[in-house]
Amino acid sequence: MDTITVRRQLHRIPELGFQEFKTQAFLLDRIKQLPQDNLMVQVWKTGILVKVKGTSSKQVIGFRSDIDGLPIQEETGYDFKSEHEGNMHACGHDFHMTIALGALETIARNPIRDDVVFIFQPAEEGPGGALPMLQSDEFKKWKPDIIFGLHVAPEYQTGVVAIRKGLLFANTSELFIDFKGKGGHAAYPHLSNDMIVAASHFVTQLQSIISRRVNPLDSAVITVGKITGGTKQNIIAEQARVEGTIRALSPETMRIVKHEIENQVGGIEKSFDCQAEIDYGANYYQVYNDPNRTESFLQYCQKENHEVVICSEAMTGEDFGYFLKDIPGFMFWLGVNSESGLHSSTLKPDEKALDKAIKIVSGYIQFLSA
Ligand SMILES: CC(=O)N[C@@H](CCC[C@H](N)C(=O)O)C(=O)O
Repeated sequence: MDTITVRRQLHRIPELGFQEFKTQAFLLDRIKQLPQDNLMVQVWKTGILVKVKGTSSKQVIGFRSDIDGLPIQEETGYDFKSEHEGNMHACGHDFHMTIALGALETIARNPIRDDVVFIFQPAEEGPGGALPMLQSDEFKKWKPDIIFGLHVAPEYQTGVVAIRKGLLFANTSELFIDFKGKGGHAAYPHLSNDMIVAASHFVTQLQSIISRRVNPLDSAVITVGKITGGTKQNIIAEQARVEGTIRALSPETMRIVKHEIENQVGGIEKSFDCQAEIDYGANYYQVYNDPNRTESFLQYCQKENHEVVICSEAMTGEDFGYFLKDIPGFMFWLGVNSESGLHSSTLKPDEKALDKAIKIVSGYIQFLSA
């Protein structure tokens, strides 16, 4: 397989969560080109499960790739840039899919003892495909005994594995708050309840939850990424919407932060005489690396001379955490050396990481099955 061509073809067609129709068709077409003797395929929504039957299986090994893109207008200047206006593979899922396809090809062409399931999961960026996929009959039928996955990391050198035992990624929750008040003429503020002012007060006081309600030895993040409201510069806004995300290192801290947000929103309702509705959108469970499985991966990396860095926890989220809650395994960062970070319109991961990662992933599957 020409990995760079595959990655570029996928890069051209980023699709949002549960709309990955072209991506699914592309992946199915590539899977069809592999030797079919030991392959079984199931489609689940816009995702795919591929099983490679082992010669005399003792365990089922799972490798997961996410497949969705982000609503970002690409600015990389690539001649293979996104053909889908306003969407971009800005979180490296084009890399993840290419690596999964490459490892699948290696295992399909070189039979091993154990069964291997390659999981192409939709909607990681939202609303979250991992949990419903995990609960599906299709997944249950081929449930792995061990599962692993990777995520590209712009800040590490190409091909470096960054990993830690235990907590790797945070608990996350989306946050959407709609404020509703009374609009009116800009010249008569005393006759209205201005939701631009209410939302602004809320956004500025929100950070005091992190500085005054979360134990300073613990960590949490609240980011507001979008505010909308009002209709015209000389009309007092009767509505405003605040959109953000919450990150916490434990489910308990997540509960505390949400409780405090609800208190503050209640206060805004009182002081601005308005109504507010909170919606927590998609919630992801923390990514917690099983210490024994991580140790076995570290031993494999050492044996094969793959460069490893033991990293700190990150406040990123991943719905892969739901798989790891149920099945022992791990996730690791794969260095792709890009000046621009994840979720940036100019993310340019180094394609040399692709073949290195295919070797790491297929090699570990072979190591587990030896
Ligand atoms: C690796 C990564 O960047 N993951 C995303 C996950 C999104 C979670 C959810 N949609 C949210 O915004 O809270 C991240 O933003 O960390």
